[in-house]
Amino acid sequence: MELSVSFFAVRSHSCVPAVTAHSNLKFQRKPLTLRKRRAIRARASDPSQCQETGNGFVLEDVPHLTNFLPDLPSYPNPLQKSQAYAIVKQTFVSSEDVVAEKIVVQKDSPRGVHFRRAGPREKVYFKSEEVRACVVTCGGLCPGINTVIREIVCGLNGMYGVDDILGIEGGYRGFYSKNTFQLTPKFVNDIHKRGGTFLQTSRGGHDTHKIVDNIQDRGINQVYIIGGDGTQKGAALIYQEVEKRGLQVAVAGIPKTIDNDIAVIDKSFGFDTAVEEAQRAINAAHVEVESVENGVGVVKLMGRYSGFIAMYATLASRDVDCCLIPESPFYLEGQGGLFEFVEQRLKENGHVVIVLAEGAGQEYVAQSMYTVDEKDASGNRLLLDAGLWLSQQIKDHFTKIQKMAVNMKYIDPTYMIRAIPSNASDNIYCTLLAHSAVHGAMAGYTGFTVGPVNSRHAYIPISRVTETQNIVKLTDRMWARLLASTNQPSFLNSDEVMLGKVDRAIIEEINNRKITSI
Ligand SMILES: Nc1ncnc2c1ncn2[C@@H]1O[C@H](COP(=O)(O)OP(=O)(O)OP(=O)(O)O)[C@@H](O)[C@H]1O
Ligand SMILES: O=P(O)(O)OC[C@H]1O[C@](O)(CO)[C@@H](O)[C@@H]1O
Ligand SMILES: [Mg+2]
Repeated sequence: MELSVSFFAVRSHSCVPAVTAHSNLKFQRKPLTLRKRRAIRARASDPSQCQETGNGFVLEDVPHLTNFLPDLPSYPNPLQKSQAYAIVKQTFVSSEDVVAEKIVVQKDSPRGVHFRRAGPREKVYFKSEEVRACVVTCGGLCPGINTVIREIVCGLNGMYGVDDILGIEGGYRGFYSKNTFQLTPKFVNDIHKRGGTFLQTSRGGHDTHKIVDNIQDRGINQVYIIGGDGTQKGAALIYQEVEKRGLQVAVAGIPKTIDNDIAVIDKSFGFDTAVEEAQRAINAAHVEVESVENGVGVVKLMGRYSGFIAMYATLASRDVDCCLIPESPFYLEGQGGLFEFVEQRLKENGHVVIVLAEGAGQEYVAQSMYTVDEKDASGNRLLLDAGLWLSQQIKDHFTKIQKMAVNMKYIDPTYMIRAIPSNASDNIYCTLLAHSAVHGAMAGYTGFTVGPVNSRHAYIPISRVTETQNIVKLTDRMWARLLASTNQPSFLNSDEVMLGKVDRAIIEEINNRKITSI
C-alpha cells in the first residue's frame, strides 16, 4: 500500500513513540499525556490503526486491503488519462498528506491527531472492469442522500469507468431480503432534485453474516454505506467480517444524520438545508403570534440527543425568544424558570416564540404521563412529544394559575425539514463526500468513513465516528452566542457551568442511553 517510510517512521498498532524525520522542528513539543496516549491506544485496536511519532504527531490511519491481502496487485489510476484532470496541478493526493484534527494549537503543544487526506491516489487496487459496487442507505432521512447516491454512481462511472453498480433496496436488510437493481448515470441523473432516498431505507435488520454472505455471493467488491451512527457501527462489523473472510471488498461509510451528531466531522450533509427549512416554520410561528394578543408560538424541531438544528435555527432567525435543547436542562416554575420568562416577554412584546428540540425535556414528559419505554427497530428510544406537552403546560399555567388567556400556536415541522431536497451548498458537499468515498475505495482503503475535518476531506477510522456523539457543548461559545442573542435564562447555576459539571453529566446520560443491543 502507499506509505512513505520516511514520513511515517513507525507503522504500528500500538502507537509507540519513535524518532522521526521531524526531529528538526522549530519548537519543543510536549509529549502526549498518559490519558491521551491510552485513548489513542484504545482506538488503535483493529480496525483503525494509529501511528505516533516522537513530536506528538499521531496518524489515526484507516485500514487498507493490503493489510490482509498483501499480494494484491495495483494499477495506474485511470484519472491519469482523464481530460478533466489533465491540467490539474496535483491530480493525486500524496501519501504524506494528512489533515489535522485540531486546527487551533499552541506553539508548544504536541502536533496531535491527524487523518489521511481524502482524494485520488496514483495507484488503484481494482481494475475498473472488475469492480462490482453497491450502494445502500440506512436510518432516518436527510436532505442530500439522493445526491450522494447519484455522485457515487456518476463518480465511479465518470472518473473510473466502472459500470457495474448495484442499488441495495431498503437498508441493511435489503442485502438479504430483496433483489438488487442496476444503477447507471442515466438512471440516477435527476434524483438529486428529490428528497428522501431513491433506494429506500429502514431501521433494524443488520445481520452481519447474512449481509457479508450476500456480498460474497453477488461478487460485490465495493460497498458504499450511507447512514448515521448506527449505520456506521454496522459498516464496521461488515468490514471486520470481510477481513476475517479475506475478501477483496472495500467498505466505505458516508456519514448521514440530520441531527449533526456525528463526531469528528465538521458538519453533516443536509444540516444546512434543514436549518434553512426550519426558518419557514419559525417565521410562520412568529407571524401567527405577532398577529394575536398574548400569542405563544412553540416550534418543535428534530434533535434526539443533540440540539444543533434548534440552536442554529434560533441563531439564524432572531425571532426566537427561547431555545430548549436536550443538552441544557430547564425548568418551568419559579424564579428563573420558563413560565416567568414567557410572562415577561408577553408583557414586553405581546408575543413569544419558543423553539424546542424534540429530545428536550423528555424526563418531564415521561413524568406527566404513563409511558412505556418504546424503541424503534434499531433500538433507538422513541421520543415522547415534548412540543405538545410544553404547549399544554404553558396554556394550563397561564389560563389556570395566571388567569391570563394565551393564544397558543404549536407548529411541528419535524419531518418537513428533512424530507426535502438538499440546497446548493449541501449538494456540493454531498458530491465531495461521494467522490472521496469512491477515490478511497478505488485506492484500496476500507473500513473508513469520509468527511470534512477543518474543511479538508479526510478518511477517518469508523470507530472514531461511532465512539462518541456530537452534542452542543454548553461551555462553548456558540451556546453563549445563542443565550446572548435571545436573552433567555440559562437555567443553570453558573458554578456548575464553570466547573464543566454540566457537560459531563450530559455525556454520562448519553452514554447510558447508548444502544446495547439491536
Ligand atoms: N450497534 C450496531 N451494530 C450494527 N448495526 C447497527 C447498530 N446500530 C444500528 N445498526 C443498524 O444500522 C441501521 C441504521 O441504524 P439507526 O436506525 O440507528 O440509524 P442511524 O444510522 O443511526 O441514522 P439516524 O439515527 O441518523 O437516523 C439499522 O439497520 C440498524 O440495524
Ligand atoms: O421517525 P423516524 O424516521 O424513525 O426518525 C426520527 C428520528 O430520526 C432522526 O432524524 C435522526 O436520528 C431524529 O432526530 C429523529 O428522532
Ligand atoms: Mg442514529
